[in-house]
Amino acid sequence: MDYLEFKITCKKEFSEILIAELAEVGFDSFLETDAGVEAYIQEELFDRASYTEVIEQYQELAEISVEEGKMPKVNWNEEWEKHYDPISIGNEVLVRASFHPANPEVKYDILINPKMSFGTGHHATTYLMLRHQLEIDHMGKSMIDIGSGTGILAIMAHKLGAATIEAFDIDNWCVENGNENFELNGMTEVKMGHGTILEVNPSGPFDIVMANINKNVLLDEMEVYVKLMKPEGTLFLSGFYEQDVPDLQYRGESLGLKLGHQKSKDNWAAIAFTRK
Ligand SMILES: C[S@@+](CC[C@H](N)C(=O)[O-])C[C@H]1O[C@@H](n2cnc3c(N)ncnc32)[C@H](O)[C@@H]1O
Repeated sequence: MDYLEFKITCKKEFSEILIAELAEVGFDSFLETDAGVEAYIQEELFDRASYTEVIEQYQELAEISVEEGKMPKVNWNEEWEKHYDPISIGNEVLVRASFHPANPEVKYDILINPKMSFGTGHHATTYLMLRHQLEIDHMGKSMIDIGSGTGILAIMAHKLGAATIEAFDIDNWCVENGNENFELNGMTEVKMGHGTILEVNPSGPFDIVMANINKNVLLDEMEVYVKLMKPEGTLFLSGFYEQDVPDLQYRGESLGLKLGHQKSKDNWAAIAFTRK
């Protein structure tokens, strides 16, 4: 699968919003750089009209300039050694690549070799979902990670003692990378699936349902997620801004859910739902 690469130079404060807008039009991998954002999209998913609409909307305000290219064959480890620092979540979690040294003091050591996949803990939404996970009991529970990216949330569930874990993503790169990351973290019994929730058709029900995708996909698919929740289960959602929480809350309530704990970082939100 070939990827197109867009090296976007912009004012620093616009990086996050451009990532969110480009994710809505099919871009699936991003690297925040000192100059702005590097954004990647599968060649066959690229729609120039919707991409141009996003760029034009922010061009003047964000002082955008773009250098387009095709994804060269790169050594991802080398790339990530340049750009990817380990991330700590409190004193408990360290998310690192295998080329970073381990810290024996840390309770949960998560190994992620991210390649092209989203989910290293650097993005606020991943960070917030991990924070939610640290606050709930996973021991012996069942968990599903919808739109797994690197597989980081499924790996966190495994480290926290979840007994059964399902994970899947629509992107082949993520599936390949997620399975590598599962092996790195000793999760040999879990294989990442490929497709949307309707294609994968997980059987469930699950104690913990997690989806960090984007507002539109979540609104479309939430009804299916709710069917996968055990009566006492919890649904965690992220991939949207704080100002979008009321829309998700409204949809959740129409499906018999009540909004629970909410976390925010850099204007992004991650929310928890239980049944009313
Ligand atoms: C924001 S990333 C989250 C990755 C990871 N779960 C995390 O928390 O860091 C969203 C992921 O969802 C995948 N995705 C997008 N739409 C999807 C859909 N309808 N079903 C499943 N996965 C989807 C993307 O390929 C991407 O890997």
